[in-house]
Amino acid sequence: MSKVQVMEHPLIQHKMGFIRDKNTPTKTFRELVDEVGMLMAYEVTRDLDLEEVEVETPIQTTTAKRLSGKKICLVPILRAGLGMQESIHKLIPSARVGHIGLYRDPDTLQAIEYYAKFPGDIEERDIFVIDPMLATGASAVEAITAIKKRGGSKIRFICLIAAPEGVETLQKAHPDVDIYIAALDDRLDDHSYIVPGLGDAGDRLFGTK
Ligand SMILES: O=P(O)(O)OC[C@H]1O[C@H](OP(=O)(O)OP(=O)(O)O)[C@H](O)[C@@H]1O
Ligand SMILES: O=c1cc[nH]c(=O)[nH]1
Ligand SMILES: [Mg+2]
Repeated sequence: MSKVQVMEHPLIQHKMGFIRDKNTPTKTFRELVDEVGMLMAYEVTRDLDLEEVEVETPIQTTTAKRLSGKKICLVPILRAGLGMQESIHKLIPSARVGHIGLYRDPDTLQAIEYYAKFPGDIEERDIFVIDPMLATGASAVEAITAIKKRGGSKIRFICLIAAPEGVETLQKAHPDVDIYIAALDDRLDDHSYIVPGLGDAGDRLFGTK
């Protein structure tokens, strides 16, 4: 069964309070989601391999460490995943980026795919799937299934807020995918929104609604 890691770091938890607040304006919401994305990336990449390299400082030659050429692919789930992707990409600038567009049908709650584009060598890469919300889990399951169909296999899922129902569904469908979250919430409401949650992440990021 996959690992579920809730990030308890005080900076993340502090920012999550403002992200949840319905009075936080769109600009600030976007900045905070971006910042938490970066803080989460720090933790998600903790186990990346390093190799030793020789470096000449202005004083003498020394041994330093460098990421050992690990190939990474970020896959934000459109739209809301874009809100966390940029800051993670800043930390890992050599990563390639795939995109999958999904929307949740409000009646059936099924995830409907409307776009997909991945790097050709996705099967060689460590893949970070990014979406702020894991509610029923349908979107995450669909996105990861689409990636696996193209040969992707080493996959992690990063989100801000998860409902227990979504975690269970994702773990059942993809037991090999570790899940990193900033907060595990209580439940889903009658419309399958996360409670207490933050509302609709896409609408709050992009000022739609
Ligand atoms: O776990 P689920 O029940 O599938 O719900 C989660 C999905 O819902 C939201 O996307 P939405 O459909 O609102 O699309 P958007 O990002 O374009 O707003 C969110 O960003 C997830 O992708
Ligand atoms: O609470 C939720 C559930 C799905 N999508 C969102 O943006 N928020
Ligand atoms: Mg939305």
